[in-house]
Amino acid sequence: MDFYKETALSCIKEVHAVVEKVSEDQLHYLANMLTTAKRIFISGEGRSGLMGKAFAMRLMHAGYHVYVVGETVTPSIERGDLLVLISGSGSSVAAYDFAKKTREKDASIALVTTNRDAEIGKISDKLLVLPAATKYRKTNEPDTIQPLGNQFDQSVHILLDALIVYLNQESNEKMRKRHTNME
Ligand SMILES: O=C([C@H](O)CO)[C@H](O)[C@H](O)COP(=O)(O)O
Repeated sequence: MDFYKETALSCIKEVHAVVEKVSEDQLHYLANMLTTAKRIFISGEGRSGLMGKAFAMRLMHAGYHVYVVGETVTPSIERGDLLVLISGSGSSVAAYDFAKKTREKDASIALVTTNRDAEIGKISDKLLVLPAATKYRKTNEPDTIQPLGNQFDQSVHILLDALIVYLNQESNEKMRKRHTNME
């Protein structure tokens, strides 16, 4: 088989290994938080943020009231809202600050991370823990052929897409109509 295809299939196997180990209870809990939140705020730095934006877009298509933290049109977070923080390491400084602010405002926090001992986790309502490699290559992280946090990013993307399949009640047509008509 070609080298590139072989490599892609190895990446898929790496994601499979992570997804297999994720707690179904944690996924259910996060799904419940998403459906009961007044509004959903999504945040993450770098590639974690890109995975978050992809998730936010599908939530919007599915009819959820969702914002991406840091966008100019994103309002202040309030009681009843949910902040979904995506951080592979669980140690991004901005993520901690956003979590603290969210706590002060009495809104809920769900942290998606590899690090169950993260400081942010201690002030979060719920964690979704993915046993994936991050850019830090900690001793408890799995081996990966990929650079930095790719394995985490890809696993987050697939798991959040799977949540959309579960949470979405809309037809493809209705979702497509919500999709931007300015492209
Ligand atoms: O962009 C990223 C980097 O390329 C590692 O894959 C990370 O997503 C970014 O550095 C944020 O880190 P985490 O908060 O640990 O996800």
